[in-house]
Amino acid sequence: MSADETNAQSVDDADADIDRDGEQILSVEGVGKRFSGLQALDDVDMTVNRGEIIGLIGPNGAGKTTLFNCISGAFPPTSGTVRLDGEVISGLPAHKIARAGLARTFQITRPLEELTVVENAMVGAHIHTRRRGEAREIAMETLEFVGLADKAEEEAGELTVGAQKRLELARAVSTRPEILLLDEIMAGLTPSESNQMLDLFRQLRERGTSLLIIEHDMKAIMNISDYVKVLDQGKGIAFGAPETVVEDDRVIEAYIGGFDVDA
Ligand SMILES: Nc1ncnc2c1ncn2[C@@H]1O[C@H](COP(=O)(O)OP(=O)(O)OP(=O)(O)O)[C@@H](O)[C@H]1O
Repeated sequence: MSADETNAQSVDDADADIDRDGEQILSVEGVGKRFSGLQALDDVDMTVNRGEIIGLIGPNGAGKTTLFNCISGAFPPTSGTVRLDGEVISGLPAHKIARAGLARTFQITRPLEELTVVENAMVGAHIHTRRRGEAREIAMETLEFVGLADKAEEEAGELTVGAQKRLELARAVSTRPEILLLDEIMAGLTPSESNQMLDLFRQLRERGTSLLIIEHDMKAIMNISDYVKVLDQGKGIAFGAPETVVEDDRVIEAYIGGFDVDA
């Protein structure tokens, strides 16, 4: 067996010698995505178990957001399968995947600026109910949770960056997901806002929600994640506990110079 084959096996989560708790909620099996000439994802495997917080990291252009897009139904993978709670979801439209229990946030927050904060959160809640009163109730609960209840009637476009990020989280949480995919939701936050966000992640996990998090803030991701999956140039190159992954030669090489988790 070549060194490459050995590495490929060691990064497959299913083969990784790790005793993980909980049943599988999300499974990504051999997922590939091709954009005309570019293989953005190549045979990626990964799993998330119920109640886990998994960090998804990798250098710029590694394919992290593309993987989120394939999982959440923004577009279908070119190859491979994604399962949610055992059911195949790859190829389904985004709204069906959301209704099945998977929510995501976007790297660039996009609140409906002309709507109020609570109306934005209601967009998420409407996935389960057509009744305005019920949707409003779910939305208000979520705004309480993220600390935006006092801004419920303000226009979403007037919020600070930190508050917009919390509204983005609230919109996703209002769908009452089993698993939540967070795409750089901490970018642009102050250190104290980041800590508040990490606290919300922990509370979500306590409620039983699983989290898959893309984040460039290494200190935060290493602090919050049970396990970390590393992508580089569209391929999975490592999976393991944060302290193991930061010492993995292939990961250090991908990041050239390694991590600054103390920054
Ligand atoms: N819709 C698209 N059409 C064509 N190419 C795309 C598309 N989306 C992503 N790509 C390309 O796929 C590759 C992976 O991009 P992706 O955004 O998934 O990386 P990333 O790991 O999320 O990067 P970053 O950390 O910079 O956000 C890049 O080369 C990107 O240019």
